[in-house]
Amino acid sequence: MTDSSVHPALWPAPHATGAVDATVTVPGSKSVTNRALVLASLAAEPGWLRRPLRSRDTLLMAEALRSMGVGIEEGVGPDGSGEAWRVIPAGLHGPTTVDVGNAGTVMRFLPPVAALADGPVRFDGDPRAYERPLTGVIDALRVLGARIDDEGRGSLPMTVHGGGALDGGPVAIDASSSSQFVSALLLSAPRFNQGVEVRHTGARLPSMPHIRMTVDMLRAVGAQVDEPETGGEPNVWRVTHSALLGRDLTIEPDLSNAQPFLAAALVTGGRVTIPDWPEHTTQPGDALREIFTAMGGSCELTERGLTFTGSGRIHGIDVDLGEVGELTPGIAAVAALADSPSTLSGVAHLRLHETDRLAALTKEINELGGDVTETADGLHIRPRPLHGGTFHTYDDHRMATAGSVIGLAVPGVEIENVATTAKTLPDFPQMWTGMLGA
Ligand SMILES: O=C(O)C1=C[C@@H](OP(=O)(O)O)[C@@H](O)[C@H](O)C1
Ligand SMILES: C=C(OP(=O)(O)O)C(=O)O
Repeated sequence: MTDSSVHPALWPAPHATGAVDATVTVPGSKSVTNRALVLASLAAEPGWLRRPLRSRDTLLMAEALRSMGVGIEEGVGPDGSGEAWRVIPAGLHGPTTVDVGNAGTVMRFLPPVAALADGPVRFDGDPRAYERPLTGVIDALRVLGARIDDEGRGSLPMTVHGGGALDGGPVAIDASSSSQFVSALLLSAPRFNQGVEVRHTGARLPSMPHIRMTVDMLRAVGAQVDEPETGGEPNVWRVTHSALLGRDLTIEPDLSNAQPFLAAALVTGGRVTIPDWPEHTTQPGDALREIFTAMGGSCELTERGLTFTGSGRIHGIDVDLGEVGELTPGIAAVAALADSPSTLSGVAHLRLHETDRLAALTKEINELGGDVTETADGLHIRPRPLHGGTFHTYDDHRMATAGSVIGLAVPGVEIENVATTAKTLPDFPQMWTGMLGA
């Protein structure tokens, strides 16, 4: 958590005067879009991404790949419908500088790509990006044959001196601070001369659905992957060297960005439908169907999408969020408005996300009159009547949306720097007021 007083802009979070009843179309998934951009850039032929997310994190990814030589063009999909990106792979090269912003996917997924480029690729980003863990990727790439100059920091800024190819092979890493270390190595591995064998050796690995997403998307472009969940050795992933196909992929809506809208149904006792909710998905946001149902709502998945209905009552929950850590801020916001206490666990690694999310949620909810305490690996939340005030966001998109959920139920909440939602959902303020006006 850093001092956020440099962002004076305050957005009065709309207070709901009744039950919401809205259909909200949510833009594409950040995690799917940024994986798809990397895989399409490494493919042996051009491909299409339809309905990609256009937000700070994905535009930074696209710009970085372009600067290494990949063609990413605006266009309509092959069937003439929908907005799309056409990705034309090319020989990757430096010299260039990649701005990672504060995107975990960019700072972790691109160094392995840069190791395959011909020439130096410098990585820089927001001040917070310097504090986020990267050693798992840096140390692993060195073992796999890359030359990286990080001036001994083990973090950004750094330069990957790409040699045009990478040996690859076996490597052991501790990915307990971020699943993105594993995803990063697997995504580029088909292009390593010997593929890769990644062995996770540390404490619990978080965000397993995101690793499943990586494996599924690799397989969908023709890669051969052995992994624990389909009979492989526990904590070991193997990817074989192979060419990748260029595909025509439609990006699913971002289910984690659907969270505040579903929460609005729960908090106001209303109803929200999210069109195009996938029947099967690796996105962690799918867990909201179960979690928010346990907290007092009900949901129905039909051909219209997912309809979530609040009952007018919100219950506390005792839940391990280790698999779905990015849902924590939104769940904490709802829990602060519940009729019983909640314990959220399994998310110690959130201290190294966009901000220290455990400290930030504790401080901001408590400053509105709440009673939240940090535990070793999560939060204990005892609901109390809340009052208005400033909700600081620490350049964290999910803090801004969490504060907005509280604002629905508590008059006078002002969100500092709501524009920080542009990291993954640039239209959030308009979507939010649109939902309430619907
Ligand atoms: O691979 C991904 O797309 C992500 C993995 C998770 O990271 P961590 O495992 O670091 O929590 C998640 O929190 C992040 O929002 C997106
Ligand atoms: C942790 C998150 O992002 P990042 O991809 O930057 O890690 C998030 O979006 O909640």
